[in-house]
Amino acid sequence: MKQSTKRRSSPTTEREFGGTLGASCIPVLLPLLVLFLLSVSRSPGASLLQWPPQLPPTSALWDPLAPLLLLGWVTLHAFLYLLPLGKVSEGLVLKNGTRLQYPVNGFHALVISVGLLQLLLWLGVPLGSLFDLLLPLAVCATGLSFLLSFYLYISSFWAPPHALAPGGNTGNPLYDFFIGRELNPRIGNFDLKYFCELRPGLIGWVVVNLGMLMKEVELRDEASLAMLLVNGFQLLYVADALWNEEAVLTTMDIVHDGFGFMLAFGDLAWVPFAYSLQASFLVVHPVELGAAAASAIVLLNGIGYYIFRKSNSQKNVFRRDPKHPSVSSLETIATATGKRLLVSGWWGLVRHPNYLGDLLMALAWSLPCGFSHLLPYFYVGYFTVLLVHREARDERQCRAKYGQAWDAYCQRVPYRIFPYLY
Ligand SMILES: NC(=O)C1=CN([C@@H]2O[C@H](COP(=O)(O)OP(=O)(O)OC[C@H]3O[C@@H](n4cnc5c(N)ncnc54)[C@H](OP(=O)(O)O)[C@@H]3O)[C@@H](O)[C@H]2O)C=CC1
Ligand SMILES: CC(C)=CCC[C@@H](C)[C@H]1CC=C2C3=C(CC[C@@]21C)[C@@]1(C)CC[C@H](O)C(C)(C)[C@@H]1CC3
Repeated sequence: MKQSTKRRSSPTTEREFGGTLGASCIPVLLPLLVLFLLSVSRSPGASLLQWPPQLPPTSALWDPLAPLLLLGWVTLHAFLYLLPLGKVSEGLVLKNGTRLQYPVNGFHALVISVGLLQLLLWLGVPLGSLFDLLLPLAVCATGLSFLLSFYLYISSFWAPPHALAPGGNTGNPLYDFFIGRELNPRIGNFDLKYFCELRPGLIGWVVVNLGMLMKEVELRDEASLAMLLVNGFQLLYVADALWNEEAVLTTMDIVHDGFGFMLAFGDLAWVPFAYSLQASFLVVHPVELGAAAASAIVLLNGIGYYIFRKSNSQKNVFRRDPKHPSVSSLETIATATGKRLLVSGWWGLVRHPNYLGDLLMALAWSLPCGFSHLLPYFYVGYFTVLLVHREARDERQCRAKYGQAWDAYCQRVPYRIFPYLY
């Protein structure tokens, strides 16, 4: 935040994600990792540790149907985004004192998408074929992320200085391309970052999962309990995100981060194809789940979801209206900015109770796949690294914003994510 007034005249020097080296390697390595994980998930051994690694033949990477499906899907969601459904909400105040407006109709888009999928199933469209198209679709989604990121990088040079992101303007083209120069790039009123964060990729993840479930039905005549649990848990997570769509307007990604390759690839390729690994694993590696194990997993997901939702909602309500009856009795500490920090309730348990809930859910999504392979636990490992890193970034930003008040909060609530552990 400190650098925000110096944007173009004096480039920032603070670099994240391994600086220029990270920004040069990650755009090559992450797409390869997605292809690697997808092909391991469908190989009989499903071994992450096999050497040499399991790589897909190039013929498996392309299908002319894939770009058509992908473009059709993104166009459908752009159309749904523009429909005058739901309310319009304002984002936080920008550097120039204005607020942007955002359509809050993501849940409508999910419901319409689910309706369309039901129609396709009723028409006899073999949704299970998505299993065979996963690699070509992931390749096309990666291509689309690169195209979008080039557009974002070039168009950002026409953006006014106040529209640039704090961290993505170092003057180093590789790094800025990766992190993203512009904060809220738009074409007219169409907000590209907000659209990509919640629509084609997130809802696409649900569609990929459903495709895996249908493939399982094709192969074994019925969906397994493990597959139903993975589909149900992840559908709940996506539906929750879209039901609470407005809350995304106050997240780090929308408020602080630029829109560059990292988020574009994360939203369009990483989420739908890496987050659906458990479902694609189960197609080839069926797991028999007993009622007791299934109940314990449902309970774990329920506890994780409860902590995730309650803590996120508590903070959102508090930030929007500190006098709201559900939060007005909570203990807080004042900061020099005029904003207060919660020190009781969920935010008095650990400094990121919402991450704790999210991680418990992540574990519940992997457990239905059993303990025979590491691959279904990839998401838990990746997500722990992502959230620990995110927590550290947020901590830096909060310390810069709130100074001593933040230190007092840290003394009062010493654990970051896991009570008594971390
Ligand atoms: N599935 C996925 O891949 C991912 C999921 N997520 C999830 O997204 C959700 C949002 O996470 P994220 O955007 O990282 O950050 P948070 O929702 O945790 O927001 C952090 C901000 O909350 C405010 N805050 C921190 N402590 C307090 C307090 N004690 N009292 C009041 N306000 C406080 C600060 O902002 P300020 O004071 O300025 O309001 C801080 O910058 C989480 O549930 C996370 O798990 C995140 C990343 C990836
Ligand atoms: C490895 C790589 C390319 C990382 C990029 C990170 C992105 C995948 C994530 C950054 C923040 C995200 C959020 C969600 C999805 C993953 C990304 C884009 C989110 C939309 C998931 C649903 C949640 O309820 C959420 C809305 C809080 C969340 C917001 C952040």
